[in-house]
Amino acid sequence: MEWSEFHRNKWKQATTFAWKNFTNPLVRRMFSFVTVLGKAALPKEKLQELSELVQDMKTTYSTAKICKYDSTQRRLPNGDYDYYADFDAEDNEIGCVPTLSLEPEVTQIMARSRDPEELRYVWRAWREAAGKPLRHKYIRFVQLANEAARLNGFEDAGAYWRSDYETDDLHKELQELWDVLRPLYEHLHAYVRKKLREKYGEKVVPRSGPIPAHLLGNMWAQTWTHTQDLTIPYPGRTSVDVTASLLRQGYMPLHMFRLAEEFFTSLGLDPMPLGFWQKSLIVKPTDREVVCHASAWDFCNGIDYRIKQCTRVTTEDLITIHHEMGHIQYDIQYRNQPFIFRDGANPGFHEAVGDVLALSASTPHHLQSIGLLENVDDSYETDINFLFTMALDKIAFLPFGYLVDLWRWEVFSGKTGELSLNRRWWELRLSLQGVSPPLPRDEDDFDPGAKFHIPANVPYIRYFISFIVQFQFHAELCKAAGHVGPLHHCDIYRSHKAGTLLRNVLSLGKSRPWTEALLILTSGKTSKLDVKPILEYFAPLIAWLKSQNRGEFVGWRVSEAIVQP
Ligand SMILES: C[C@H](NC(=O)O)C(=O)O
Ligand SMILES: [Zn+2]
Repeated sequence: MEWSEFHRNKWKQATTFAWKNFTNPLVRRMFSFVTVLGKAALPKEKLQELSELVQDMKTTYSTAKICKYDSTQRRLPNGDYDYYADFDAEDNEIGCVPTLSLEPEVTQIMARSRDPEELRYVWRAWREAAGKPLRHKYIRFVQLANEAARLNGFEDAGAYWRSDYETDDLHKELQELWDVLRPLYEHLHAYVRKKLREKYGEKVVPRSGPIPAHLLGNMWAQTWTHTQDLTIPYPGRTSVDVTASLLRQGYMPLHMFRLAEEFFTSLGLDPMPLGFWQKSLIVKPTDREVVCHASAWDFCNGIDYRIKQCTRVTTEDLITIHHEMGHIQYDIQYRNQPFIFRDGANPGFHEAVGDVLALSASTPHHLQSIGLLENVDDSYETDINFLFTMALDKIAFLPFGYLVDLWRWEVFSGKTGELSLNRRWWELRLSLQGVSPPLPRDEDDFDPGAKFHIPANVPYIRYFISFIVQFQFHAELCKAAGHVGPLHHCDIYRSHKAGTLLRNVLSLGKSRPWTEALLILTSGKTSKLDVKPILEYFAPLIAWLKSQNRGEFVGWRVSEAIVQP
């Protein structure tokens, strides 16, 4: 019998019980999950079509390639690069052979190039190859995803996804959190814009307008860590970019994985099982195409867990390894729960675990203690440099982490129709993130499709929630570890007290609402998402940015965008 048939029969049995009147809260909770069938509620041929659509979109995305930038290519009379001349009527690049994949080649160009023309070419070519071809498939996908959601009693796929958070108005709660965090983001944005303007000039980077998205070191402008050579507050002082050290010391991906594992076991948490080391894929294979976006896999038998990552020897990938290993640790901690409860308390918790440990592992003193950083001084400048680097990741990300599913929820609800998919994407990117496209966009484009989670149909609000809740975890684990002093100096390494508290939360899986898990984490203090810990962590940087931004326009005028989308 096919899995969906088996699933459907179990579901039918479960729905025959008046489970909502059950007195046992755990059994009632189990039934509330088992009676949601998900996409298997679709008729067989539609389920088949939906699965094939997602597979096709993932394949297009993960095999997309672009051509090398060639500055001698066609130029307009004014000398500007004529990037329209390079694509034929079907928007395929002409006169070249696409050979560059997103990982590692294109990602590296976006991180390292300081040529706005090359960055603009690569930014566009990636969207021609990976986003645009998905537009019509995505429209059909939305119809089927909504049909499946309605068969499960939800008004649309967005409502189905939000139900994971077991709260009446998730959107409203998140908007309130963003309203408090937005000023911090605007100050970071203003400072980074000033430094980029000093580098590229006012013709390229506007004084009080949005930042052109191709200059921020990342294909989606979602993390700005690769601008730090241009933006670091005190150049020459300690910086936590340890890529050079990793390479100099001969680190290979396996050593980086062992380093991350050792942090988990130092807390008294579990090592990776033997099979993990035998079956994980940690470097990009040369004999076949794989989906290189890093991922963690639980094979639901209590022993088989794997990570798939096209690992490079960089600081960024060392952090990603901690992130992915956090998923595996969570999987291991709840493996004794009934099957239906083997999941994160909410998806944001699952994304937070690894990042919480990375908050300790990234501190200058921790990096020094494992020999990746030398002569760390305790100066104010080093402190600000460290906090700034962390903000380029954690604060820069917030509006992007919020807007991806704001866009998707509106598409699922029909508030954004088929004819305004790209326009609405750029409205959100401009209003929330303060970034603008490096060239005009229209409804032939499908820029959301150029971000993995859209073709792969992976919800994204979980990362916005993770970037808030991980600081709540960090604050409580630091307290358990007996840390005194500023929160951003805390390193829980080797604290079994912190490890035990973390285990107590993770081992619950989804057996209790995440609000109850938060009460356990905070020893009864709060059951809600709380931005106080992230604001406490970055407090010294906030003060510094405000002083640096005196005289600077904080925020952005959309009308001043160099290119109106
Ligand atoms: C933040 C998110 N992380 C992940 O997918 O693991 C991303 O990469 O866009
Ligand atoms: Zn993740």
